Amino acid sequence: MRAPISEIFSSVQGEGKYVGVRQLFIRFVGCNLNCGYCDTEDMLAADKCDLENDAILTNPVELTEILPYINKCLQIKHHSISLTGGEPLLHTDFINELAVHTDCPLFLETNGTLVENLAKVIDNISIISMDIKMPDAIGQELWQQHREFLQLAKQKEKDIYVKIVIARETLVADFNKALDLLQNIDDNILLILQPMTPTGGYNAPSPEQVLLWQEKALKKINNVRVIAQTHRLIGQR
Ligand SMILES: C[S@@+](CC[C@H](N)C(=O)[O-])C[C@H]1O[C@@H](n2cnc3c(N)ncnc32)[C@H](O)[C@@H]1O
Ligand SMILES: Nc1nc2[nH]cc(C(=O)O)c2c(=O)[nH]1
Ligand code: SF4
Ligand SMILES: [Mg+2]
Repeated sequence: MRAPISEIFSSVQGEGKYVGVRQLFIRFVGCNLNCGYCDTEDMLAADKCDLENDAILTNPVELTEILPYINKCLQIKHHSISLTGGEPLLHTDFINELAVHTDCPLFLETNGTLVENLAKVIDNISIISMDIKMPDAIGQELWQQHREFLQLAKQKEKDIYVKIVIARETLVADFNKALDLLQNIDDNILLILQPMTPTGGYNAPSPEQVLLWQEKALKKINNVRVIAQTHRLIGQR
């Protein structure tokens, strides 16, 4: 079973509900979206897989090539394996095969758009971190895909939380649409407001915007936290 992977590394989860836990990150190559602010856009087409100090493999890598490295890393107690990218749900067969070869819980970091692919792997996924994408950052509206994605995760009673990356440029009308979407699904879902790390012409939200938008969100969603990308602050990948 093969898949294109740009890097595998052990680090501290820097975002969202599980910030601070130790995770083994598997970053898949390729994405079905093109977020203007993507901080991994340089790895979306990587032809090599970086196993930190152990090896540089050529993509697509065979699962059996990387299992020894994964198992070596997991000799240190890890909370979970973070499947990220790129968009990990483009590689469902590989994810299901990986699940056969590890007892470590699988954590899905996803753009929340590929609901048919989620259905193929969801029984092997323990935790879902799902982005709701703001249309100005991706040039399209994905509300229906996000709605179906959330509905499937709720139906399967998965541990799921939602992240919205907010920039100075994010439109309040889009933010309100995201809040309405979430409120109609579950007003108790955990919503993370993730301030944009400036890149690609996008700016961090102003301090006032962060507080005002959290207050706005708290009028519709009961659990709203503001958490920046903390791994950058501690020099972690
Ligand atoms: C690189 S993406 C990969 C997983 C999946 N494709 C997604 O977008 O959720 C992982 C997380 O990083 C966030 N992210 C990417 N670039 C960012 C930036 N410049 N500032 C803040 N968060 C960013 C995404 O919004 C997403 O929550
Ligand atoms: N430390 C660390 N935490 C993360 N949380 C989500 C990440 C991602 O790129 O998916 C990420 C990442 O790239 N590094
Ligand atoms: S969906 Fe995720 S990986 Fe794809 S472009 Fe957006 S932030 Fe980057
Ligand atoms: Mg990252």
